[in-house]
Amino acid sequence: MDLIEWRLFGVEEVSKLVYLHSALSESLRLYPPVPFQHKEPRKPDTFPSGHCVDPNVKILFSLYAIGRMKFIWGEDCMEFKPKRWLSERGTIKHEPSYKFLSFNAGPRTCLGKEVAFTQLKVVAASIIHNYHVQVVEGHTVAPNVSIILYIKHGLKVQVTKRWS
Ligand code: HEM
Repeated sequence: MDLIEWRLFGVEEVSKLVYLHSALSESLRLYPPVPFQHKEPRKPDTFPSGHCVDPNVKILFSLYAIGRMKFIWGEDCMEFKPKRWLSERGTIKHEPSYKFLSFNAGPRTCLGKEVAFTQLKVVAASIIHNYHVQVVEGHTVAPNVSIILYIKHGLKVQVTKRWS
């Protein structure tokens, strides 16, 4: 029989997990679950770039690409670096929503962003605290490009209990 019970983290507890929040933000930057979107202007308009658009035009933009652009995220844009989300004081550095676009920005921004972060932290903290998770060697981890970004061949892992 297990001496230590399986531990589920609470909402209050996970709000203090600054590094986990940074790691999740970094994952969502590199792998936005909604990888691209499309919008249409209601009336003719001109972009800052000089491109003219009218209501017949469908504008496609890639959140996946925006999360990996050098001029937005710097030379190390392709690296997984949770520390980019931490301030010098060790608190979360909040990036403007027009820079970190994984939840979109403006009037149609995701209404569930805070709920999503809380759920992700509760699940991740509970799994990481209770189990050691190791990706199976040789397993190819590749994104599948579709309306929702998911892992092409799944994520094959070996799970072992941390405590017994
Ligand atoms: C990691 C998780 C999530 C991601 C990456 C995400 C991303 C997004 C994105 C990109 C949009 C904009 C869609 C568009 O402009 O067409 C959106 C909209 C929305 N999301 Fe989320 N979402 C997440 C979780 C959630 C959760 C948990 C909820 C509810 C509790 C939620 C509720 C909504 C709603 C209601 C909208 C529509 C807002 C509107 O059109 O005014 N989302 N989400």
